[in-house]
Amino acid sequence: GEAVQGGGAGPACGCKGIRRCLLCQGPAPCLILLCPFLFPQKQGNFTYCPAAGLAVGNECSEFAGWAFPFPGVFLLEEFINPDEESQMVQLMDQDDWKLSQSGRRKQDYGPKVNFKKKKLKVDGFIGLPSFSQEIVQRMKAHSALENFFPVEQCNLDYLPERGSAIDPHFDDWWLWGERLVSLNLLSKTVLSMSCDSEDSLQLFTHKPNNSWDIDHSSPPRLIPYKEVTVDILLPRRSLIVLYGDARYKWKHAIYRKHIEHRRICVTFRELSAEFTLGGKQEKLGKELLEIALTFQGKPV
Ligand SMILES: O=C(O)CCC(=O)C(=O)O
Ligand SMILES: [Fe+2]
Repeated sequence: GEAVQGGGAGPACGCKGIRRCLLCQGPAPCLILLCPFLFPQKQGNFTYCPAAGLAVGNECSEFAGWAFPFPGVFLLEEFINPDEESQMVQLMDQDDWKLSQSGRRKQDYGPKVNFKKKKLKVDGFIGLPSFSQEIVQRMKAHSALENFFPVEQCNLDYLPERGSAIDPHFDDWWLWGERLVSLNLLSKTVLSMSCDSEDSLQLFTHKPNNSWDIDHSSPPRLIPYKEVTVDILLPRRSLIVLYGDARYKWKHAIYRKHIEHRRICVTFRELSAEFTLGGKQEKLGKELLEIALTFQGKPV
């Protein structure tokens, strides 16, 4: 998945460029902790409501009573049980974790990719790990994951002591297809969605005590996209699929403040159209899939 790591400020740190973790940055100056007015932590002002598919204005914010449709998220709670979770984590911990950016560690099962040069290498990749076979099979029972054939698995390990986080970003769309599927293990967290667009977003009023439905009869309110952050609450052992607008229009991030305990995210990615039926690189895509789905893998 990610670009090749290395460098960093010391042996225990995988950061480079502008990325920072608590190891290379040191503790935050008290001023920042004591002065939220001078240094506001970007606070989500909307929360995603899975039942309604809406982003709903937080009660404590100026957007209370307002909502807007937030398509492209599919969330399943208790996708795996506690025994399966501890077994998976135990197996992951038998392999090495590599230091990555922003205080994360990672294990990657997939082709080596240079996203800037749009080049990939198949050698070294021997498949997704065997413990994922059953999980991937289970995904297919849901219509949102029909014909989902993952060709990459990336495990990311977040710890509060390291200040682990991931900055707002889009996942690559040259190699990776529409659906990003992630399992959230060991602790709950928040996936923070933001959008840099200069456009305006239409908010609608909604009636929380009645139904979650938006009320199209009263006039909408327009606000800049840039002022909006949508929090998607991810329970422990839940599975989330990002597609459509949530994949291509909104960036996703995990902020440091939302890592309260050790957390592991397991992301599965499928191939883009270029690497599937009728695409320019269909042959290479087929080769990758055949390797991935042997489920005999070790981290690359
Ligand atoms: O940790 C997460 O939930 C997000 C990970 C992610 O966005 C990525 O690996 O691209
Ligand atoms: Fe991502």
